[in-house]
Amino acid sequence: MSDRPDDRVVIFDTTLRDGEQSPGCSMNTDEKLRVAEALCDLGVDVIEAGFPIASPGDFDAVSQIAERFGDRATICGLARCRDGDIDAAINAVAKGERGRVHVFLATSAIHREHKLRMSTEQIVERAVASVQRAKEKVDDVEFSPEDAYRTERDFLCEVVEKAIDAGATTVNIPDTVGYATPQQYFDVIKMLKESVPNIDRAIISTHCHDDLGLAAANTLAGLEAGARQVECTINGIGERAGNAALEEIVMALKTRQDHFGLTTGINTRKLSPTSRLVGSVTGQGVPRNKAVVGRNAFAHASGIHQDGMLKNPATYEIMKPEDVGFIGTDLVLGKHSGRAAVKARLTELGYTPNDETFTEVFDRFIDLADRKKEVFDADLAALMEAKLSGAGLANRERWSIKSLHTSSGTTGVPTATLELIEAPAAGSPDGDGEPTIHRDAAIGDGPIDACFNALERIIGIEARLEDFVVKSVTRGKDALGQVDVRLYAGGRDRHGRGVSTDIIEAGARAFLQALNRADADRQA
Ligand SMILES: CC(=O)SCCNC(=O)CCNC(=O)[C@H](O)C(C)(C)COP(=O)(O)OP(=O)(O)OC[C@H]1O[C@@H](n2cnc3c(N)ncnc32)[C@H](O)[C@@H]1OP(=O)(O)O
Ligand SMILES: CC(C)C(=O)C(=O)O
Ligand SMILES: [Mg+2]
Repeated sequence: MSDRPDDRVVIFDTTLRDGEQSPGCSMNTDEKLRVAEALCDLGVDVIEAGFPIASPGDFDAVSQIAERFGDRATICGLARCRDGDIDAAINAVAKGERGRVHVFLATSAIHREHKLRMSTEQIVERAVASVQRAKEKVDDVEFSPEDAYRTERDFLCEVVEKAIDAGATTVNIPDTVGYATPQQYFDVIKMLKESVPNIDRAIISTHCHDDLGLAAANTLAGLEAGARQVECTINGIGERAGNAALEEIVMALKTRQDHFGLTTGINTRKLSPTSRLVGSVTGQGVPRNKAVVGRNAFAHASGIHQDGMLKNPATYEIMKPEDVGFIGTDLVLGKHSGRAAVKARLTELGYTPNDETFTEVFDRFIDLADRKKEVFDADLAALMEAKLSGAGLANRERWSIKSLHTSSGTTGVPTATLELIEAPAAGSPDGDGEPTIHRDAAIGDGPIDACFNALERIIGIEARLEDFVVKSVTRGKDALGQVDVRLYAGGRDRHGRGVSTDIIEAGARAFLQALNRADADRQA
């Protein structure tokens, strides 16, 4: 037994073995070496680096990892209860300072009868002989009764006891098919602790699969029952639905220290970088909603949550993003955002809009958010800039768009139909009166030209277009387009800017802003 304090949990990472068994996740030696280095930096205690008998490549990977990182973590190789497997695992981990051989043999009735075709006596005999064979060359031997959870309790106790007698210093209790519930997994670990006479000579380990989404919960229940090693993988990758996710277990123990009273040697700030590395090496990425390390784990999109977060992050976050390696909280702007978040982001971007400007920009933001999945900083800045570029106007812009409809195509004449709102002119007798709605339609060389013609006709100002520049503010199909126009109207050059996900609308807004300028001069 080790002299590890009783509250210290051994983190056994099997990303490179069980994780690699996940369809589409196999890794070559270079990739395994990169992940192994990251796991060492993360502070895991044991790295199960592969299954050396499976292929010369896997043998080589385990061997190189043992050689390079065997002084920073225990390097483990998996073996069936076959001499060839055990010898390959012994040889693969031999170059490391701390090597472990992990021997497994299924014990449940269904595996015994249908897969192995062995009796209980044969299973015990083979398990004992295999542990002994590994123990002759390696001090650190782990034994797993595969499908332990579905094994008859008496038989499980017998196998565990005999494996410990044969020299196993860690006994792993896999819920190979993710069948247990947390209470049931707790009970089986507790039962082993209470019933196996020599159990104090070994560390009990958990190995939970996620078929019912219970892997993390079962692992934590196992720890509460007295297990002190957890087998887990980065991002929870592994056979079928995967294994217990390392980041979830570690952060549950850290965040709920008050409840578990257990510690690990993990540098939690490395969790997110390690997760991204594994996501990239396996080509699986990191699911956006993945607990602890997904992009959404510290992102808030709804107005009420964003408002709460701005007032006190503890309202909606139980962990600090920095503690798992994120830069900070992300208040995602979109159609569920409220004024508090939009105003805070504008302030961060360096804008201090007055109430009237903010109200107009917020209305445009909501309109944009309805058309676009996410409103980025550049989008918001463009809305603000478009508003500010009209700031030279004496008052609120007199003319604004109520509705715009265009039709164009390879046949027919491009047409624009517009409804404009005319605000009562400032200082006029009916300055506080009702706005007037004007409607008109025009044709043109294209839909934008048709819009310009309709605008000129409604406002009653002739303009000559000198320059028209369109650019994308952000990337993606739903990116905001920004149009800048320069036109000659009312005896001088006027500039206008418009932004929208629709460049025809952006063009009309830009043209209208320039015409508003000419109109303001005309009014003056
Ligand atoms: C629950 C787990 O995660 S177990 C680990 C799963 N991981 C892997 O399988 C790693 C990749 N596997 C491989 O590369 C190959 O399957 C190998 C090299 C291990 C074996 O390949 P093969 O010799 O062609 O055997 P195959 O895979 O077809 O069948 C497995 C054999 O191992 C036997 N076996 C399964 N588990 C064990 C065990 N723990 N101890 C001894 N024998 C076992 C099976 O009964 C079967 O034997 P049989 O051929 O006599 O019927
Ligand atoms: C090899 C064993 C430990 C395993 O992966 C399982 O039973 O799930
Ligand atoms: Mg497994």
